[in-house]
Amino acid sequence: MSPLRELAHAKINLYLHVTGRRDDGYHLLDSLAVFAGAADELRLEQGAGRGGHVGLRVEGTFAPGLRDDCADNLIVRAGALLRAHVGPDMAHRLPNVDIVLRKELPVASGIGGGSADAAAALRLLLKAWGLSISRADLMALATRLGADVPVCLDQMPARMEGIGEELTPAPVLPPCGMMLVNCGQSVSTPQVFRSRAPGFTPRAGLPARWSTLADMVRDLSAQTNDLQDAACAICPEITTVLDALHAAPGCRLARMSGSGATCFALFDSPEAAQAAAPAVRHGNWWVWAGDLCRTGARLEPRADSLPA
Ligand SMILES: C[C@](O)(CO)[C@H](O)COP(=O)(O)OP(=O)(O)OC[C@H]1O[C@@H](n2ccc(N)nc2=O)[C@H](O)[C@@H]1O
Ligand SMILES: Nc1ncnc2c1ncn2[C@@H]1O[C@H](COP(=O)(O)OP(=O)(O)OP(=O)(O)O)[C@@H](O)[C@H]1O
Repeated sequence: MSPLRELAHAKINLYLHVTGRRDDGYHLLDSLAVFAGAADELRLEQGAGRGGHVGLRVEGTFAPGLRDDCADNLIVRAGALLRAHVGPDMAHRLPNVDIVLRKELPVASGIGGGSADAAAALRLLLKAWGLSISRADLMALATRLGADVPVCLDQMPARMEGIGEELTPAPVLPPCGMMLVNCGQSVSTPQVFRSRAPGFTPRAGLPARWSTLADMVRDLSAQTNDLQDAACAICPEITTVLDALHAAPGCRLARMSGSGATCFALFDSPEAAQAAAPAVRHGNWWVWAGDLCRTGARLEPRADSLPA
């Protein structure tokens, strides 16, 4: 990727156990997050003047779900948080920038598109502004933007615990393919957490590596997405999507990601997933098939300096 572009890959929760609840209402999770090849793209353009302000223009398939220059957009919020972090003296020297978001991931759909965009904006702005901040500060900024943002910084497979911000490496994954299907209905994350059945699921036992997809599917089949039943009750079409994925030729496992409504299925290879996609396409469903994202990398603070 050029320094002025970042891909924001879809985050998929291969399983999601709700293990507890904090006093502030946030839920404690144990989840295995991986990233799919499907992605939004952020492109940075030079704005006019200084002050570290971030403008936003949205284009792409799902642009109609979002507004330009919206203060609530997680990209604009990421810029404001970074500006506040460096303080007013530094901020007034930072060039203003415009970010063009090509929105190709469905909005509010359980694959963390907004979170991935926020993390990509942080990566892009750190580069564009030549800023160096510690890994701990970066993680803290990311967590303030959302529970899913820390894992999206590196876009590497990771086990998420705490409310999502405690990250440890995932088991080594086998080759496989993935299909993603979204029925076109947004599902509210807080509503799904609120309406899930009471009770908690223990932390999963995971190996250090899965050599084959069959091994991974065997273990994942013993795990659950504890938000799936609640999301299906809110949006019954999720059940139809899951039925279609289970019936797809070559599907090894199908499950909902995050708080829904997007569901994923695992296949032997990206080609097998792509070959099965026509059998699943239906009406206005969004269907994506391909490989996992295998280009994520740990984001380390830069040693160099601040802009002149
Ligand atoms: C469901 C997941 O996608 C799994 O990866 C995430 O836990 C959700 O991450 P997110 O969308 O970044 O979540 P946030 O924007 O931080 O929180 C949205 C809302 O979801 C609920 N929430 C979120 C994360 C969490 N661990 N417990 C919660 O109860 C809270 O009601 C919160 O107000
Ligand atoms: N850049 C963005 N892209 C998508 N949604 C955004 C963005 N900025 C703010 N939002 C808002 O964030 C909310 C969640 O969007 P997102 O697409 O991240 O949901 P999600 O896929 O369900 O996330 P998660 O899997 O983390 O629960 C939406 O209500 C949306 O309006």
